[in-house]
Amino acid sequence: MPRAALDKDPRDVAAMFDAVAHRYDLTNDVISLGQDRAWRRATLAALGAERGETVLDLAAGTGTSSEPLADAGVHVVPCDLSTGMLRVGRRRRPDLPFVAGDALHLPFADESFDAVTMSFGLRNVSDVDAALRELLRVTRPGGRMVVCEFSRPTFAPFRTVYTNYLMRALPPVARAVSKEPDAYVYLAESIRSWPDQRELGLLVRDAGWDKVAFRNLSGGIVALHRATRP
Ligand SMILES: C[S@@+](CC[C@H](N)C(=O)[O-])C[C@H]1O[C@@H](n2cnc3c(N)ncnc32)[C@H](O)[C@@H]1O
Repeated sequence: MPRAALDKDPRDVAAMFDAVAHRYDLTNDVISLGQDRAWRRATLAALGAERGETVLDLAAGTGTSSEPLADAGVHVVPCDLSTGMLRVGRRRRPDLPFVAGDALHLPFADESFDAVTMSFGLRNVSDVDAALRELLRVTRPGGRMVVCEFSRPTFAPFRTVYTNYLMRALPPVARAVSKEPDAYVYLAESIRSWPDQRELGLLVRDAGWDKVAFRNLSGGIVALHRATRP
């Protein structure tokens, strides 16, 4: 089974998501214990998108992160690198305009979107700064960005348990519900090597975004970073 390494070569990342696409949503629900739905609601609220606005959902996968926006009357454009994820998405939500594209070279003109968002995608790109700058380029001045990503639990004893949960429980659970358990070993490794809330906030600011702020969800298992294009 293809699995990406921590250099996050886009071909390996795409092949890994192609392989898990058909069971991606089910596995997600199981390993997040259903928390993912609350994270999606919080992302929608943080983005503050209004009916009729145009929003890019980058690394949209099967479109699960795009659905709350579409259902709120927002014109959402789901974009992803993996043809397998896009195929499942188009079948699930034929009403959504799925676009194939790489976060590092977005197939959109400058200032095309009122807001941009990325859920559980930024951690998978090989050049985080370049992706944040591409997101900035396609956002109109004054437009917003929300990044939803795994982060660092704030309560130290819980952080220890969580790290052990990730290291020990995730691969066996994934083996039970997924035919592609190596993808979930990558998930655990990529979360452990990801910057914490403050560090990611600095990366967002250094890429040119303004008014950068973050908020923790589920005690910091996930964080939402919000920013505005100057
Ligand atoms: C964990 S899934 C998240 C999917 C969806 N946003 C969600 O919340 O369920 C990560 C997605 O990032 C996509 N991805 C990884 N690297 C990418 C890149 N360079 N450009 C665009 N999409 C990418 C993968 O193909 C995959 O569909």
